[in-house]
Amino acid sequence: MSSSPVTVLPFLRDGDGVVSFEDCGIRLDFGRQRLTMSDLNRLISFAEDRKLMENFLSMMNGNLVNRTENRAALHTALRSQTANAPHYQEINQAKQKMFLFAKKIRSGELKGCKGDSFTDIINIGIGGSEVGPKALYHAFHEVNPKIQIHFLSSVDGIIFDRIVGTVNPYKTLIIVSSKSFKTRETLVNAAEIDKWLQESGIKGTDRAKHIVVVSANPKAPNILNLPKENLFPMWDWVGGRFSVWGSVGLPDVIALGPEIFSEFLAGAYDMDCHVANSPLNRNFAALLALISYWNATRLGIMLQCILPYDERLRMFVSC
Ligand SMILES: O=P(O)(O)OC[C@H]1O[C@](O)(CO)[C@@H](O)[C@@H]1O
Repeated sequence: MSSSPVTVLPFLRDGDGVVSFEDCGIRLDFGRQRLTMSDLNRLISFAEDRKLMENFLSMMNGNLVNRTENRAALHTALRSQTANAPHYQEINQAKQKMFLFAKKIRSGELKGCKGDSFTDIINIGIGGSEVGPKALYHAFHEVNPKIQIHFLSSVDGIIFDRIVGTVNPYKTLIIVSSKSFKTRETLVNAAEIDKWLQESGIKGTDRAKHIVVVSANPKAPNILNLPKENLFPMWDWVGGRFSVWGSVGLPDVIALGPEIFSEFLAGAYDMDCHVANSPLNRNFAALLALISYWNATRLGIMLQCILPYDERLRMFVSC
């Protein structure tokens, strides 16, 4: 099929058939896409031939779908609400540890080394170890949050100066988040922040009250000279960009509270169930993926514009 100028193609809604539907409290309207119902049906047959749903379910079951790294891609297990999900026990254990820690910080039971309650968190991390928790915080934080999160990823020193210039080290918790614990920017920033803490008098065992690590690397606490209890685990079977659903979400669990984080997980689980159980012609993820494929390969439209309708979703586009 040759590509035609976009303006002469019909809208899907100009023909017969369903072009919008609702599920999970969301309405998808794809009627303004430039294709016909018979094009859409051919796309759906194409997806069936390629076993799209079988492959999606295989991913959810923990099979090795990331062939380049020979790994599973199990972010769906992090938000699953059933005990049948792969790795349920270790995921649940990590979540309980995170929730308990957050509750103790929020209630003031866990304090800094001089007896202060925590008012600030500095999240040190980059890429997937920053973008998810930042988007979530931006979407949900109150006008005057009791605990504020500051995100430190770049190493040019400007953001570092701005953050440490406004927080009190005795009331600040540092979360160093890195799946590999080998990322240069993160390790440089962690060393600089540690220096700042030590210059403020937070030394020796007091450091362990102010720094925790999130990592898939079991050596992470040791690398920063912290006790192993200060590690919140993640796993190599979750991609960095999707790690906010697990321990990378720790700053949000503390600042927003476990209840909001639990709702965030439950909402994602609802959507996972929708995608796993809906036929392709009523399936949000499959339809959006197929239409995007059509636009790129048949219409030559290589760009996709995502316009969040609410300022709180602004960061969603960077995820
Ligand atoms: O969490 P890490 O291992 O520090 O990696 C940070 C980011 O760097 C990358 O490896 C490359 O940008 C991302 O995949 C990842 O999210």
